[in-house]
Amino acid sequence: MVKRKINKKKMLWIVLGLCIVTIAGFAITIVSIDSYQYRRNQKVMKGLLTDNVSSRTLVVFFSRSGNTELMARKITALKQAHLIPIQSKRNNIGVKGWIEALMDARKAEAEISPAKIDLSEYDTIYIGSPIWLYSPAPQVFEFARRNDFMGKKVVLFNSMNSKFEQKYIDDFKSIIEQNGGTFEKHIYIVRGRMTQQMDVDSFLKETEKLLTN
Ligand SMILES: Cc1cc2nc3c(=O)[nH]c(=O)nc-3n(C[C@H](O)[C@H](O)[C@H](O)COP(=O)(O)O)c2cc1C
Repeated sequence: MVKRKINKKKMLWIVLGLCIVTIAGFAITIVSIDSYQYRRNQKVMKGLLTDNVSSRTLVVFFSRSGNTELMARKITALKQAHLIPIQSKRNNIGVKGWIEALMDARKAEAEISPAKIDLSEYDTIYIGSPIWLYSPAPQVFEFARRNDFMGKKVVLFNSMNSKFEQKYIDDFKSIIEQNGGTFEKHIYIVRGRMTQQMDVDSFLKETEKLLTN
C-alpha cells in the first residue's frame, strides 16, 4: 500500500516534469524562430528601401517580427507609395514581447503612434498587420477607429502562419465603412506553420502576385 502511494507520487512528479520541459521547449522554439526572423527581415528590408514616391497611395502597417513590414515595403515599392509604420509600446521581440502580443491579441484598444494621420493626400490606403489569435492585431483596429476614411479606398493586408476568422475581417470592414471609407479587399499571405515556413523570396513574390491579381 505504502509502496503504491510512493509510486503514484513519483509518477505525478515525472508527469509534471515532462509538462514543464515540453512547455519550456515549445516557448524556446517559438521565441528563437521569432527572433531569427526579425533579424533576417531587418537585413532583407535594407534592399527594399525606395524613395520613388509618386502615387496617391499610402501604406500603413504594424509589425512585430518584421514579416508584415516586408509585405508593406514590397507593396510600397510596387505602388510607389508613401509608407508609415504604426509604432506601439507593445511590439517587442523575445519572450516578453510574445507574451504581451498573446495578451493583447483580442483587445479592443491599443496605444499607437501615430494614432491619427492626415489622409487628404491619398486615394487608397493599405493597412497591414499580423494575425493574432485569428484576428488582425489590435493596433490596426485602433488606427481604423481613429481615422477619417471619407472617400478613400482601403485594402487590409495580413501576414500569418495558418489562419484567421472572417468575423474579425468583417468587424474591420465595418469600422472603415463607419468612418466613411470603402473597404476594397482583404489580401493575405499564409506563411505556414513555424517549423516549415515560406522563405523570404517566395513571400515577396506572393506579395507581388496579390497586387497584380
Ligand atoms: C501572439 C501571437 C498570436 C498569433 N496567432 C496567430 C493566428 O491566430 N493565426 C495565424 O495564422 N498566425 C498567428 N500568429 C503568427 C503571426 O500572424 C505571423 O507570424 C505573422 O507573419 C507575424 O507578423 P510580423 O512578423 O509582422 O509580426 C500569431 C503570432 C503571435 C505572436
